[in-house]
Amino acid sequence: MGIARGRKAGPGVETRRTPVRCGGVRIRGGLGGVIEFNHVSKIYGKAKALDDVTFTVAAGSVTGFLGPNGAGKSTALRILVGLSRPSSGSATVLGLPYAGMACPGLRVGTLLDAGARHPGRTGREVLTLGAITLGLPRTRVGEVLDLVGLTERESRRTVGGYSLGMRQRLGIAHALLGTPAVLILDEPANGLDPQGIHWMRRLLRDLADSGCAVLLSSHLLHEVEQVADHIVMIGRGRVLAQGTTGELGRGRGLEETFLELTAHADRGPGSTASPGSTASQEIGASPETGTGRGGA
Ligand SMILES: Nc1ncnc2c1ncn2[C@@H]1O[C@H](COP(=O)(O)OP(=O)(O)OP(=O)(O)O)[C@@H](O)[C@H]1O
Repeated sequence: MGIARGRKAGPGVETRRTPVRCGGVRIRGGLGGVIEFNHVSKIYGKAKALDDVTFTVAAGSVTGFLGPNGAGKSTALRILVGLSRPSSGSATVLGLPYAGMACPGLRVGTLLDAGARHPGRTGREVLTLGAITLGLPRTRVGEVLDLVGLTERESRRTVGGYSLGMRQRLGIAHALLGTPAVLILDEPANGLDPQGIHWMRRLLRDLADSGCAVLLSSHLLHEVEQVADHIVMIGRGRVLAQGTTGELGRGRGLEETFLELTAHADRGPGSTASPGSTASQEIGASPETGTGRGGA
């Protein structure tokens, strides 16, 4: 398994493939997932951003995390990587709270905000700093640049001049520096052109096939449908449904299910299947280099 190297990959350019490796996964206790949300709630003032969210992500799978604007996806991912504390419940990665891991960036790759890089640094500098922080050899920088298809010339440009798609590739390169066993990505396909989306899909599939657990938050339902094994849909902070992509698509596509469930959620409790249920119960299954310290 592998992906194209050395330049932007797309259908016509995937000639040279290099193995995509995934870090070894060792899970400590828990519910059996590499990522585990266990009854997580988050309250801001009087508003509940997350309400009793429970789901797991298994090794060797891509899980699509879907929900409309304001559903709570970013809040959940921020809690998962220790940037925010849950009001109740717990979220763990590889059996531990992210903030409690010794060097999380080596085992957990994150991309939460591709625009968050210093605009005055070159892409290569960003990655070199990341590699040094993680205690990795500088040769790793060239390897991840190859993996994401950023050219040598592009890597020497300052990030302020990057397109959104290039920033996404840089963010993914950064996430992959430590050969992680877990990838947590918030809208990684934003700004990618069709070739970029195709490349991203292939990369995530290859990583999952090599054992990585991938949690992918996205609005691009069609793209998620093509790459994800499992889906978790949330609305108004609650899990509306979860199951395999086939179960939730029900032969008509994820979009229909998504629109139906989120419309019900908007109408409030009692108008739909009870939140948090599995697909089989509710919809008739046919089916950044982390340093890991918590915030507010
Ligand atoms: N720091 C904060 N203070 C107060 N409310 C917040 C804060 N962060 C998020 N929220 C609220 O929590 C809810 C969930 O927001 P969140 O950003 O997690 O949603 P999202 O699903 O990621 O949305 P989008 O798809 O638009 O990015 C929203 O109502 C939002 O206004």
